[in-house]
Amino acid sequence: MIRWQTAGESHGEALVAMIEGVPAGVHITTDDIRAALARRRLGYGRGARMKFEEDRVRLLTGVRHGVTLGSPIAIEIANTEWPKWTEIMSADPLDHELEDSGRNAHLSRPRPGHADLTGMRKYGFTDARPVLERSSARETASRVALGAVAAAMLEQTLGVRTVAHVVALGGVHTNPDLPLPTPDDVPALDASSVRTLDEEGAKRIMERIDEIKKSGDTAGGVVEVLAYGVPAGIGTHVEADRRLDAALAGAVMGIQAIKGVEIGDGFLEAERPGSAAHDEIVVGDDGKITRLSNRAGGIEGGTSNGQVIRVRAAMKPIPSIPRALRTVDVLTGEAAQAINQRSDTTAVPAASIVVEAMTRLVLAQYALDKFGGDSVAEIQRNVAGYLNSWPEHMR
Ligand SMILES: Cc1cc2nc3c(=O)[nH]c(=O)nc-3n(C[C@H](O)[C@H](O)[C@H](O)COP(=O)(O)O)c2cc1C
Ligand SMILES: C=C(O[C@@H]1CC(C(=O)O)=C[C@@H](OP(=O)(O)O)[C@H]1O)C(=O)O
Repeated sequence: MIRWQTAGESHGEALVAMIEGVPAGVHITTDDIRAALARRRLGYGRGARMKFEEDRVRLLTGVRHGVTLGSPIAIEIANTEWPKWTEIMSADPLDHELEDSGRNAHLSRPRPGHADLTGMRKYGFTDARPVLERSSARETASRVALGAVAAAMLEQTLGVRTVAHVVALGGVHTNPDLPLPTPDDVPALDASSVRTLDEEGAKRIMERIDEIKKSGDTAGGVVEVLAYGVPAGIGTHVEADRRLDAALAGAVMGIQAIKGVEIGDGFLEAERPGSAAHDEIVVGDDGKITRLSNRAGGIEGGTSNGQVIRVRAAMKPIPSIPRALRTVDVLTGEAAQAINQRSDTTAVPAASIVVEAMTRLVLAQYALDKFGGDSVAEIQRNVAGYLNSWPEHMR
């Protein structure tokens, strides 16, 4: 059973991530994790913070000479901006008399759409600082670090590889008729791209981001993650909380600002007649079972069916909006404008990397549940034994 947990504040000294249950023998280095983190920081439309802040990674436990030991893995992601934040972060969060000026300003004007007001009410603060420090998507760096470990395990045990891409941003869609991207052909995410195979679509999206930024606004969008090489049989129909689709949806919905998750054609399926909604089972040229389509996104009955797994997620627009929305100052009870500080115009490309990380983690967790094993070699034997147990035409 693989479990994970993260800790840390957005402007704190460091984020900490732990993962337990990863088998022995997985090759993973600090550089692999660093590369995954670098991808998450990028994408057209990200804000100023991404330019000057650095993620300093340390693999603290569970790995020796670049190979996992089977013991818990702890990762530290230190924040290079910490020295600038020590003063603010040392302020007493329950001190309601905090000076409403300078760098210790009381953040009492909650942003609609962020966790500010719900968190202030729930935890008894009149300052949004102690809430936003943890609700901030800075935390997703921890999950991407853990996702890099899961990716290494998936590739080295099962040959599973994933890819994430942007399919819509700010209401502009990429061309749906293009073939699905594979892990080898999607361009790397950099600061001047949105990560899609559709060059024309990417251009239109970037123009849209410029427009939105110029008008002091922010944007959401839709991302998709594809997992290749997942064998049939991961997850199960027998109990709701062991369904692979339910686990993926829960993990992806748990990402900051994600408001919808689809598996395969998702909501589109609801509009189709049954005869055009499912993936017919036929005998292929090689005499083996195959499908004529993949509308189900690789999961039927809560279980992987051997096709490419497709997970889509809708991200709402960033709630820190330069053209600030109306709110109420919780110190005075009077109408006000929401906290308006620097922010991303959009973080949809970055979110695709986070959705990919969560997909990797869930797939690793459920694959281990299916195949068992404490080492890479043992899992490989178990996988081979399972696949070879099927009649030839079902493989
Ligand atoms: C990668 C990423 C970057 C984000 N950047 C910002 C940002 O710069 N400013 C902001 O207000 N929200 C940002 N968000 C969104 C907030 O974290 C999110 O809206 C907030 O946590 C509330 O979302 P919830 O209602 O889903 O909990 C970002 C989200 C992600 C996934
Ligand atoms: C730091 C990251 O994202 C942050 C997520 C975030 C939010 O409210 O979610 C708000 C912004 O931080 P700040 O308010 O300090 O400018 C983003 O930069 C990151 O992704 O590493």
